[in-house]
Amino acid sequence: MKIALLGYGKMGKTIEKLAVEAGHTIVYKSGSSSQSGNLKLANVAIEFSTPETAIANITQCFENNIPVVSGTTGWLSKKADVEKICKERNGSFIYASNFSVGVNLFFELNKQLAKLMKPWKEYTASIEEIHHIEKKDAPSGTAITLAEGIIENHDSTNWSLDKKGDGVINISAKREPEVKGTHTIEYMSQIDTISITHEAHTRDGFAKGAIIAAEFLQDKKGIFSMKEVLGI
Ligand SMILES: NC(=O)C1=CN([C@@H]2O[C@H](COP(=O)(O)OP(=O)(O)OC[C@H]3O[C@@H](n4cnc5c(N)ncnc54)[C@H](OP(=O)(O)O)[C@@H]3O)[C@@H](O)[C@H]2O)C=CC1
Ligand SMILES: O=C(O)C1=N[C@H](C(=O)O)C[C@H](O)C1
Repeated sequence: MKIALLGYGKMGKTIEKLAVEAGHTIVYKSGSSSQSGNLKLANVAIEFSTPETAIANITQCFENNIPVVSGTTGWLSKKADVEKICKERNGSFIYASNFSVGVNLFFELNKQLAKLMKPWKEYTASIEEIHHIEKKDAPSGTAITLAEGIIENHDSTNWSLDKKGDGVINISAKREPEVKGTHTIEYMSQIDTISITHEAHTRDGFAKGAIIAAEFLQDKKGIFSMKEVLGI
């Protein structure tokens, strides 16, 4: 594949390394104030930038008829607008709050656990996410997807950042040096606690998943999910 990298920070650089090792070519890279290469040569774009710049980057790909895989978090209140533009332009788009295979399996485990816990009202669900101190958004996109997975399958009706309340899933967001991404779901009663955790050891899982998504998307039209990419 000829890949355009929109956003060339920690994720852009990790994707470049793994994509080149897998035999792909990077034909374009962009950061906040610099670009190199030619976007129009790309047959797929991978976008990991910032909450403020993601929409413009994704739209630029639709305008150039380039399928786009986006992993940027923190802009999701505008996702429906972006999907509308994608449909109007007959474009190709995959967004995932987390591209790693392990987290996508964890998303399914979370939904199963929520179904199992639904009748047991003495347990309160909560989520903790821990990330590196450079992270701009809180809670993480992954924590929001996990909360949505619980809400679909449990009595909880909403989530909230650092606020406890009946039927509300409390998400706590911690920032610590060098942590790549750790997510814990906890069901606590007065008697005991049940918890499941996913801990990313490196960014390679996110990057590999984004490359798999790009391979899937490059010759398709429409809007897809990581669940469809992985067949889970
Ligand atoms: N979905 C997933 O699996 C994952 C998602 N993420 C998300 O991806 C995003 C990026 O993460 P990460 O790489 O760690 O962050 P970094 O801060 O390391 O990188 C962000 C990059 O975006 C660049 N940028 C800023 N403005 C623009 C612009 N207008 N066009 C293109 N690039 C721009 C910055 O450029 P400059 O260096 O010039 O300032 C920077 O290099 C975050 O939202 C994060 O939450 C992260 C990991 C996994
Ligand atoms: O910013 C990060 O680093 C990460 N962001 C994503 C998120 O917000 O969920 C995915 C992963 O946890 C790493």
